[in-house]
Amino acid sequence: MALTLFVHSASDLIWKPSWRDFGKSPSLYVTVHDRKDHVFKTRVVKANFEPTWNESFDLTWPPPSMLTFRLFHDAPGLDVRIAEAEISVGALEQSSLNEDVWIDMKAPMDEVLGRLCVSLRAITGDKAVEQMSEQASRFELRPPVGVTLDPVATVEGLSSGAKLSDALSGVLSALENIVKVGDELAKIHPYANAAWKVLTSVYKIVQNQREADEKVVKLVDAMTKLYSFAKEVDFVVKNSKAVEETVLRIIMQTMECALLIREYLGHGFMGRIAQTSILGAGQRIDQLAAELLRLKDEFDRGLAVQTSVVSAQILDTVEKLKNSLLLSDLRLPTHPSGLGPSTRRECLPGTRSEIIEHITHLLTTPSEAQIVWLSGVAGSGKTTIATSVSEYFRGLGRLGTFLCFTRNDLDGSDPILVLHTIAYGLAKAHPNIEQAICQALSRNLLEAPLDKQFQELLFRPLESVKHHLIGPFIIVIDGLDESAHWLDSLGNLIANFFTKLPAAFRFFVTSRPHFEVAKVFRHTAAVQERSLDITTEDRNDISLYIRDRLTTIRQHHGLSHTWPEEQIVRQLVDLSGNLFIWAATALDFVGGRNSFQPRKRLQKLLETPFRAATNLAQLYSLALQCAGNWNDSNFKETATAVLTAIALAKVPMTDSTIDAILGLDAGTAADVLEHLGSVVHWSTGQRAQTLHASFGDFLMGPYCANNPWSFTVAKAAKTLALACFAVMQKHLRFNICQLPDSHLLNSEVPGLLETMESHVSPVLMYATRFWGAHLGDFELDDEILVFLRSFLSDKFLFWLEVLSVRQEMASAAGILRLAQKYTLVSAGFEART
Ligand SMILES: Nc1ncnc2c1ncn2[C@@H]1O[C@H](COP(=O)(O)OP(=O)(O)OP(=O)(O)O)[C@@H](O)[C@H]1O
Repeated sequence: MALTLFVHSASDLIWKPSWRDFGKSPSLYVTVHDRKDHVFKTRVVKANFEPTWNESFDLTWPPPSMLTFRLFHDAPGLDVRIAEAEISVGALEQSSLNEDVWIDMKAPMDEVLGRLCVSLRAITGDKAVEQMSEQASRFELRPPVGVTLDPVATVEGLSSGAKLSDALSGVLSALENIVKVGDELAKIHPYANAAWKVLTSVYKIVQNQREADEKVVKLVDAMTKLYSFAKEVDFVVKNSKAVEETVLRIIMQTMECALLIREYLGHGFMGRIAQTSILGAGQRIDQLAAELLRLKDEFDRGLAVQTSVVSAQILDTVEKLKNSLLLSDLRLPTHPSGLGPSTRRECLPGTRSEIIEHITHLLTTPSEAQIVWLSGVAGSGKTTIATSVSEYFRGLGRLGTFLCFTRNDLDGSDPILVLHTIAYGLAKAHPNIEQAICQALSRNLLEAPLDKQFQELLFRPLESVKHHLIGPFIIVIDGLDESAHWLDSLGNLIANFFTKLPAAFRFFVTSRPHFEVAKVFRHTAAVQERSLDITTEDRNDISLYIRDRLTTIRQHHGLSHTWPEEQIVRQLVDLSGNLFIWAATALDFVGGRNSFQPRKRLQKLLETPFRAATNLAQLYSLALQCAGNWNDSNFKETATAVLTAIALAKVPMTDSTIDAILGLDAGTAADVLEHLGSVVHWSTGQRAQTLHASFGDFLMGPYCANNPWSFTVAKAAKTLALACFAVMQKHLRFNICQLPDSHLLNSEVPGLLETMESHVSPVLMYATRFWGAHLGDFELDDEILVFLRSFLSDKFLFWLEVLSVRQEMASAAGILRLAQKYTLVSAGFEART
């Protein structure tokens, strides 16, 4: 915004008799002075006591702080100054922008001799820009702060009172600017305001007192130079705390200077005294001037650093933003709570040192074998080792990504997701990789087939940067066997595609010695296998682990340091047979969250006639038996239902969700879960999940005399399936007969189906599988028949198909097609919607 000043007219003039010597009637004109003494002069209006000029001129930019109006009588051969008025532009701007203002014109003795009508108009848009830049170039203003500094006014060779007052007005104008942005600069504002007031008084004194000491001139000159930052002060200060501090000190110093000048000029607290009598005034002024110049230097340097940091940061931020937008297109796993890598624990310090060292050595040593595969039976400790290996490489900044597969979260092992997660992790691991992958992402590849995506998203980008990287970068994949139906394509992706990547990218894969995995990995030159053989591994690790857990239990329960005896510790080590999950479950049973009597529990454990070491099924049975009174039919029914819900839920559920799904009274599931601490991980209000996958295996394992629980659970699964089906219909408010409600179809159904699928579908699948497989073993009693009939009803088939082909039928049309197929709606239905 630029400003134009209008001088309109004068009135109420007192025409003194002495002036008549210069003419009978006045010939009047007005001069307007800004801080640079750029004078604007109106034309002369003759013989008129109420002259009207209506003339305007553009103020210099940046606008001056004060304007002086002088009324002259144009006498022959002589111009007589009649009266003068002064007003600050800020005051004019605030109180009367675009409005006429009357100001009193006074004689030197403060006598009012008339009134002058002026106004200030704002110019905006192109004209303002033009005017400002024209004036800026006229006064050699540099570009705005943020790039370089912009001096408000550099007054060269200050030598006279007039110029001194100009210089002071420059400082004032700058201070005014700071005062104006006061709200933004809450800390600075009060000081700036005070300094401005003192300086205003100094300015007035200087105006009246024409001659000025050279020292004051020098000081004011230093102040003027210093205030070059003030126009953009809010920008500068808002962007840096350090600069804010400097500005604050500058302002305090200004106050100091203003006070001194005022004193020096004889208008301070000391009253009218000789300048020379101010003790050491000259020296003090020199000091202040030097300090001001130092502050200016500090400010400039601070700003220079700040400016370059800001620009570098802005560039960096823009780049990062761009990249993170591109990377956000990647499909990453949304781990259901409790299933992500962050929930995994590392090995107890001191355990597994040899194997971790061996694996990290293999992964950091260049070799043909790009993949290290660790195989081992369930619960032997693979995930824990994988977590430690990941953390080791994360610490070195060399972890590409850590993928954990679990059978409860099959989506997480979708090969596309795996590919994307690796691309994302590697991009985050190194800026060059990020750049290369983001370039690929800008080519819109994400709908392309898997092999093409591998080629474009990983292979090419990594190839393109391989010479700029010092390897290795490690990708850890835990639980490959848990990827179920993705196993084939994932195995193929890892063994045949990932091995084509540059040698710096190494893979650490763990799995049970699953046949499908072995088929792909064994006999592949790119794979080095290391198996965790619990029968031959040395027992130090498990012994250390058992002792550590026992110490914790002892401390927690305040037991004697002799508990348990060494021989019992050894017995536990033997019983564990090197199987960590056995040791972990046994010690949870003895001293976990729900055990109040570790001594008794330990005794019970040791009394159990384990048929073989590592017999997990027996251990799980023991843990369940001790969880409550199974002879109480109420407890038995609810506990089985709750266990089944936990074992089968795709997404871990809270106790209240379990209550809702099973139609139990609020708090029932929590009561049961309180007793299942050694096999289920749960705390009030949290999601419940089996402590280890092997407990799920146990519950859903083949029915046999050794494991009566699996039959109990299967029976409960059947009930659960029916309960879920009912809940599904009730909660989803989805009555097939109401399909015409297209709003419901379009907006609610896809989301609801998702909820339903995540909680219910595994239950249905399991119940179907189990009862299908055991049909021959059981009499088709009424209950089972009812159950099967419900499974075979059109509605059920519809739901089953809806669940299994959810991807394809995300649209209302898809559901309709299915509904028609099962004759749940008539063929003409589609036309009606
Ligand atoms: N070195 C160790 N230090 C501390 N705890 C361990 C260690 N190894 C295993 N555990 C504990 O033993 C249990 C089983 O370990 P883990 O889950 O790593 O086995 P796994 O071989 O991955 O089993 P699965 O094949 O079923 O996934 C976990 O509770 C884990 O916390």
